[in-house]
Amino acid sequence: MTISDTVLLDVKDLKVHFSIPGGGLFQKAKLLKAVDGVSFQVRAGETLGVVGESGCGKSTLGRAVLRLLEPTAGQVAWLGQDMGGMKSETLRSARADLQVIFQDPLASLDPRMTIGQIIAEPLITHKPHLSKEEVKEAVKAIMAKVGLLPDQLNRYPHEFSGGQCQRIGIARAMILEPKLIVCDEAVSALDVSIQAQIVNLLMRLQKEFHLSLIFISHNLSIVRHISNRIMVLYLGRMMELADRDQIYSDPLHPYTKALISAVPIPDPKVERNKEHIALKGDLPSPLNPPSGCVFRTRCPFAKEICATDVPELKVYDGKREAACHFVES
Ligand SMILES: Nc1ncnc2c1ncn2[C@@H]1O[C@H](COP(=O)(O)OP(=O)(O)OP(=O)(O)O)[C@@H](O)[C@H]1O
Repeated sequence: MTISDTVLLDVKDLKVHFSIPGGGLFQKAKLLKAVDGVSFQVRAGETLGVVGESGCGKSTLGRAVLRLLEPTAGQVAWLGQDMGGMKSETLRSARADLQVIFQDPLASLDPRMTIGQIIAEPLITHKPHLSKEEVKEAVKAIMAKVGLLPDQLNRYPHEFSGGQCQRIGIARAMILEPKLIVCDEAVSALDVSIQAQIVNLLMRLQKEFHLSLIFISHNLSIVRHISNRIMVLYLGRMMELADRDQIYSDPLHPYTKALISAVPIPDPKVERNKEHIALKGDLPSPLNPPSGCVFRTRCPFAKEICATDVPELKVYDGKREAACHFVES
């Protein structure tokens, strides 16, 4: 898959903070920093994997990029234009180019609509001038592309298996021929054998349509298979961002090292000899994150400075980034 130099998405210092009401009558509301100063770019044709434990802000990041959520601060630029300042017509066209696939395929499809209606909906909204016949032809064409039988378009979602429902979700996301799809745990709810089929389908569509993907997942094996670059999040902060192979063979950040060392390697000899880094303790509450480096309470290498100074995100080898006081340059 060729990745072009065109930057589709340029995210700068993105913050999404939620105000959580205090428990008692006199308790002040607390701020939950779900995403706290994250910057990255996505180029045309590339897949950016986003990993991290549950609650680290992966979905919130995806929703803010899609503008399903208003960011608290920072900028999301689409093809060089700040989406926050876009006029409604430009925003509409950017929205058509930016689609999403959710985790639970059946729950994300309206049970009262036929799959033909579900897939056609974005097309009818964005291209109201199309005739009924043109819409039907487009629906049938995309159904065939995602491995569904076009003559099943009058059936309802409950008549399909989980994997097929995810194909319906992909057809709906693809019907406008978008430039970028946010896949939010898109295969996590499926059986392992079906997961591989859906990932292969996404990779095939990516090649054919020169698509970009933001692939959010807690499954590091799948992320490894599909991604070009990988971002590692922890408590709303970016710990590391690097090419896929660097992340897996030579991670810089202790958190990335711990995540990678937890992924089993099929070869027992390699598995026995590899470095295992155990994470200490539990994930801290996002309402009360540790001072300094948010990862320090679980980091086997933490020193005094980690409690007082927030590590800056630094660039290494000209292109990979990590936020740790003790990465050697
Ligand atoms: N609407 C909201 N209001 C308040 N807090 C929220 C809201 N949405 C998310 N959060 C909190 O923000 C943090 C990040 O959540 P998010 O769902 O983005 O994480 P995640 O990495 O996608 O986790 P998971 O894999 O479990 O979905 C969590 O602590 C979550 O409880």
